[in-house]
Amino acid sequence: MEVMTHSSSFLLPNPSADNGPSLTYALLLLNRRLPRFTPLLWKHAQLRICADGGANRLYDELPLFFADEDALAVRKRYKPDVIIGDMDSIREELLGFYKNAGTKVVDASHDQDTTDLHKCVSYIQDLPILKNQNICILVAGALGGRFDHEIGNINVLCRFPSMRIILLSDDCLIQLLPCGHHHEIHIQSTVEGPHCGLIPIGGPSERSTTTGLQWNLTDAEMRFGGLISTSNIVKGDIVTVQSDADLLWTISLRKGW
Ligand SMILES: Nc1ncnc2c1ncn2[C@@H]1O[C@H](COP(=O)(O)OP(=O)(O)OP(=O)(O)O)[C@@H](O)[C@H]1O
Ligand SMILES: Cc1ncc(C[n+]2csc(CCO)c2C)c(N)n1
Repeated sequence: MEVMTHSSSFLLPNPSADNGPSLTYALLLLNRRLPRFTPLLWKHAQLRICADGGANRLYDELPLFFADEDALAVRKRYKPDVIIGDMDSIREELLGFYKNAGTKVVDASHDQDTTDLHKCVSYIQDLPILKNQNICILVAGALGGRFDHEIGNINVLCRFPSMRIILLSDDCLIQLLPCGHHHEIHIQSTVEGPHCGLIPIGGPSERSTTTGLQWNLTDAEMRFGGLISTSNIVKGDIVTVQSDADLLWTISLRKGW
């Protein structure tokens, strides 16, 4: 079975120093408080997109990371490549501000059946320039607040199982481990852990096997309404996961780095 490796090296000052897969990062900003490491993710990303009201967050909150700088200068430096959504949350004047700064705006207000995050991921998936790149989408501000939004964001992981998408908040990250691979997760212990979980989100798993955890699974059955792994603890530098079903992997992010 093919090995798929994962690493949160995008949370390090120099992700390429890690021996993980060579990835091109896209950063998506949602309409939630920006995580404290947003400027770092911005630096690592080749493509930066705001999902609708995510542009309000960028405009209002990014200057707060650079308190001793002029807010307008910061806003001009941190302009998104694209704003996508149904445009019911972005403030009118910000649409003008970012359009003037050269940001592309994709108004998808005709689609009231998919979320703004879904629209952003579809857009990235269809970009011809990224077709042969190993893309990893970092989604900032994906958790906390409205539960329908949170679960909608997790549902996007399940709707695009072949894409690398990582949901991030200040406290944790969540990604999908698609079945059909042997997963090797390289733990960046300076920034993440030790608490972690494995959740069979789309349907039951008849067999899941892990190494590198305090409570490992050996051909274990997991299902919602039965066993799921929460409050587990990372023990090694590498966690391996094999399962006959898609699983969510979540790990806590450390404070104070
Ligand atoms: N409280 C929240 N928790 C988690 N994610 C959120 C929250 N609020 C917004 N988002 C994310 O940010 C995206 C943009 O949000 P925005 O407020 O601009 O639009 P919305 O009209 O509320 O959402 P949508 O149009 O997607 O239903 C949403 O698609 C969602 O992914
Ligand atoms: C069963 C069902 N429930 C809710 C919505 C509404 N909806 C879903 S995503 C979205 C946001 C568009 O940006 C809206 C309004 C729907 N269409 N179908």
